[in-house]
Amino acid sequence: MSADGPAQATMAPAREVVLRLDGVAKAFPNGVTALDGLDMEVRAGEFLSLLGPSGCGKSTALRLIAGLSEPTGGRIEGRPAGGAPSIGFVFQEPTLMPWATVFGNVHLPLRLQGIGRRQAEAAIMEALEMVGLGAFRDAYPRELSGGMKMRVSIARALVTKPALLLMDEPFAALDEITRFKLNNDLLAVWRQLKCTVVFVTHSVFESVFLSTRILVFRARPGRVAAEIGIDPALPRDEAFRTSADYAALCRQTSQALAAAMGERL
Ligand SMILES: Nc1ncnc2c1ncn2[C@@H]1O[C@H](COP(=O)(O)OP(=O)(O)OP(=O)(O)O)[C@@H](O)[C@H]1O
Repeated sequence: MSADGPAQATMAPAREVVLRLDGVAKAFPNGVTALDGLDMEVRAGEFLSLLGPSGCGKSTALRLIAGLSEPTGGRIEGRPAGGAPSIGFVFQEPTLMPWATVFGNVHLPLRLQGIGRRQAEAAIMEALEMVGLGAFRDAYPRELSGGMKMRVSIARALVTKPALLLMDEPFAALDEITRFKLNNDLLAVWRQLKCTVVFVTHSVFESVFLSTRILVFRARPGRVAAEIGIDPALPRDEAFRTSADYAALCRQTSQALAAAMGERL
């Protein structure tokens, strides 16, 4: 920590912009304007979190980035053509096929590209090893814990080696211990694959632990209210979770979130 303040001020070095949202709006047919005037960039190799209260449009923004939905205003530049396989998407629920094994579930994105089991095996096993489930290839989802199911869901998103990994509150339903473990393992995967991650969460603590940059959203209409850079050089280990740097960054982020919600802390 520097003498004149916590690690908060350290901004990540400039990285190439891979995706840009410019004045993006999304109004639904029922009259709800989820987003309006959303300006944001995604930079190569960063771990970017979208943080905000429930209903502020984080998931809507992620679906627009994924190409699962189209904006009703503004422009999005840099969306990978054709969506999958260059994008991996992890939803809040693991959404596994109950009738298929772990291997079969992770095979799915490659099967949709016409790649058979034998040809896909090395990639599937590599993805399973990355999330620590190599030994569970023949298990069925009903035999797995909640954390293991989410690991399978992450392996399925990684099996195509996407340049961009989009995650919509993937750990929200898990207990805290499992969540911490998956946070650690996700960072290891991110470092190994050197991919770009956009991660939706409403947890200040999770966003500070994981991210190199946080965009704080405000609601009605959803847009970016604040940006917080986190020094990528900070060690993201258990010691970091209890460090003064982490506490200071969490306080700064909480204050930005409260301000975005029109409250004072
Ligand atoms: N398909 C839809 N049709 C109509 N309204 C929608 C639709 N999807 C989202 N909304 C509305 O848009 C707003 C933003 O929703 P969104 O799910 O993007 O927020 P969020 O920040 O991700 O919230 P949460 O953290 O609760 O998931 C909400 O008011 C929601 O009800």
